[in-house]
Amino acid sequence: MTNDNWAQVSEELKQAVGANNHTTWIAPLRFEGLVDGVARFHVPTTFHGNYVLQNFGDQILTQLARAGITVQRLIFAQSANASAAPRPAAPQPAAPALAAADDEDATPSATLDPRFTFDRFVVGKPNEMAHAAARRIAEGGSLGFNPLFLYGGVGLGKTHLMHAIGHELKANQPHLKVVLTSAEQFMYRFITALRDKRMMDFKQLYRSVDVLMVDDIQFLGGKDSTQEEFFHTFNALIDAGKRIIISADRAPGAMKDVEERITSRMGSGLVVDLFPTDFELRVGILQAKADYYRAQYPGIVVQPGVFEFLAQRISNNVRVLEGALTRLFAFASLVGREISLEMTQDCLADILRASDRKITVEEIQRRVSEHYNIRLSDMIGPKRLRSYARPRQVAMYLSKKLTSRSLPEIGRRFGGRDHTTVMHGVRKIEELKATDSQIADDLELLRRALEE
Ligand SMILES: Nc1ncnc2c1ncn2[C@@H]1O[C@H](COP(=O)(O)OP(=O)(O)OP(=O)(O)O)[C@@H](O)[C@H]1O
Repeated sequence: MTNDNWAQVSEELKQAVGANNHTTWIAPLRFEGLVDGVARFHVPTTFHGNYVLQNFGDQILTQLARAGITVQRLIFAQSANASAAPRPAAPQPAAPALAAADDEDATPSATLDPRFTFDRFVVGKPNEMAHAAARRIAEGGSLGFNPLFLYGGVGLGKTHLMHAIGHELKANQPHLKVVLTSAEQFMYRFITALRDKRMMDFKQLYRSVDVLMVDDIQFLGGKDSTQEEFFHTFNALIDAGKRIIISADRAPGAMKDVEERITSRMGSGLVVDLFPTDFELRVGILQAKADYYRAQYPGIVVQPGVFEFLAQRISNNVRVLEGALTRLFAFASLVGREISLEMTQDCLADILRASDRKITVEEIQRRVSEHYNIRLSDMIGPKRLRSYARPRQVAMYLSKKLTSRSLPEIGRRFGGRDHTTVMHGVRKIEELKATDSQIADDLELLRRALEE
């Protein structure tokens, strides 16, 4: 890892830890070196070092792993001369290799994030299907599908589920060679292999795995030769009966600049959508994460109503929710007070302001009518022509998925229609989504535009 790598990782940590925490705790760290999996940082005070290790250690390790930098341990210490060479690290336990031990060196796999296990994944309606499919793969045995394609918006748990599969396989079937990589890392390794004329090694490496997991596959869009190579790897593994799990931020058919033969191959197994979280799931996630924080900050009390308040006000991505909780616990431990609603509002004012934007049924109707080029009055009005009815059903479907309105409430906003009409519309679009790629693309596009 170079200073530049660290600068980039540090920048990415900003989102995870929040701008204030970043300025106070992360920015003063000075990277000194990486030796034998131990990254060493100079810190202004010992307290600073302990605080960072305790509160942000996990996040720093995760972000480093995401950047493809394998670090097993972090040391934060004051050094007499901050630019001195890194000191040799104390002997470490074996690295948590994801693949079988005999090919540790060669395996191009990311380090598993210890936080991303099935135990710590909270299941609710929006993600139950994705969770069940991931569990099936992790259990091993024969599957009725291959590959598994997980997709959904930012921070909904795709990466978490992939790591959880990795943990489970590592524990129960350690002989399997499991590789978890981001599409970006795959491309990087492919280009390096081309440059170093080591393509045979590259091919052999990826084609010898038992389980291949590729995160954020949309990144391959427009990278033609990498796509080609991925396609061959993919086919070779599928033909050999090996398992593949892919994640993306959109459905296979909605992927931009990825060849159709590839997207149709990727969509030929089980395609599962992770829906935006609903209120219950957000409360569940907050409770689960808080249990974890309580172990780190014993004695901190969260007053009733705080989780519900946060789940109501922060409805976009789980990462933001986590960042909010991290900040609250850190603050409460510093000032030695209970986490009250008042403290939550003060301490998270910036996050709450940014999350205030809520998707409304009216906004969905407006966007959908623009998209299909029909008048808003026709979308809401009584006309039954297919050219109005289908966009209306799309808007009903999105209203159900992206807002917390009930079916009768949605019906009222669609010209006083009955809730059974809305239910029928939602079901119809659900069916079409699986069979009609145009509808799937439209939904994806609209969802992204609305969630921006
Ligand atoms: N259901 C859940 N239960 C517990 N934690 C969750 C859940 N969903 C998401 N998270 C947490 O939210 C954070 C973001 O999740 P993750 O990185 O898996 O998102 P993602 O879908 O891969 O998004 P991106 O494509 O932006 O990386 C992680 O810390 C993860 O643990």
